[in-house]
Amino acid sequence: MDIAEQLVNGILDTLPLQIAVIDETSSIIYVNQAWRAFGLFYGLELNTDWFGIAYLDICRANEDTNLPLLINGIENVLSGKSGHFSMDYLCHTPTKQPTWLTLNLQPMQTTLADNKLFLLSLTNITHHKQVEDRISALTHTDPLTGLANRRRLEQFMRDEWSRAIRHQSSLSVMMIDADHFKQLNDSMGHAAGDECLRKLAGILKRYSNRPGDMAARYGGEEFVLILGQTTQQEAIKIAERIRQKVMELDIRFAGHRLMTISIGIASLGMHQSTSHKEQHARNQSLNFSEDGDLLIEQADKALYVAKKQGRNRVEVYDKHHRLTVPLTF
Ligand SMILES: Nc1nc2c(ncn2[C@@H]2O[C@H](COP(=O)(O)OP(=O)(O)OP(=O)(O)O)[C@@H](O)[C@H]2O)c(=O)[nH]1
Repeated sequence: MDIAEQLVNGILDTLPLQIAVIDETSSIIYVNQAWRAFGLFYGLELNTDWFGIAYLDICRANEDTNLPLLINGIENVLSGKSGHFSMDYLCHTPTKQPTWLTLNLQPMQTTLADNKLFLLSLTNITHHKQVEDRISALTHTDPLTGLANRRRLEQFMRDEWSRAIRHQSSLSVMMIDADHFKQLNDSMGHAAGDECLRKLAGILKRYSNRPGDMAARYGGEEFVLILGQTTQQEAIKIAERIRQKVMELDIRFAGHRLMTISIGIASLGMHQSTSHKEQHARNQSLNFSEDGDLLIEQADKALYVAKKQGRNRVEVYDKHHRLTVPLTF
């Protein structure tokens, strides 16, 4: 080995990047030290003979990499259909925390062999993904209460709405607003007001545990609870329990007034007289479209009614309210 060769080998083995060179049949003809080291996590020896092993076979044998997108991407580069392939994927080694890798594959500029050669590299991007996840969590979380913020809620609502339509399942939305909160702030101070909002959020969190549920801060002292696969009747029971729990906090302000909440409910598939299927057919024919915001608007109207009718109560959006209460927005 001459000095230049030793130097190149030294560089390749020092790089933290996992590097392999493969031919047109995906057979491995070279791996660097980082590649060998990663093999350790799969129980492979450092001196495993990688030469001649087909990389595509490795990919197909592992459920993390047996992905049509990844396999096709590699095949397209090897067959010359595309000049480059790159993809991020999550890798679960048996002994290590889940690791995010970026796979890069491209033809090499070399005259070393008769065969075409390809440079394959795997870069560990777990740290970047974790930072991305943290940023994403921050942009979707209300800092005061830790609940989802309005942006996250709207996204979730659209998903749950279309899921409910697709599966013909029920879906309920609650709009929750603290009563006389201005007065509470004025008498207890803004910091104490914040603490009350956190306590209220804590209660809402306890009632939104299932995957189709979400508690969110809609703004100010207003919260929304989305309850997947929950009928109007079930939602009313839950709302009543939440209302009771808030009273049990026994937060008093302005001398004697108990902190309470008002709740408006709107549900998809709300009429008991018709079958589930009929309800959904009607919901769709009413041109509710894909817009789950409608349910939030209806819950808000029901909340308005609850406020009008004296607060500390649960009201449901239905025809009755539309007929009897003049709503002005
Ligand atoms: N402490 C605190 N107060 C807030 C926050 N966001 C909004 N508020 C207060 O909540 C109060 C809401 O007042 P209003 O909209 O008049 O409603 P209300 O006094 O609760 O009256 P009703 O809803 O009709 O029962 C305002 O005084 C806001 O300043 C917050 O993050 N922290």
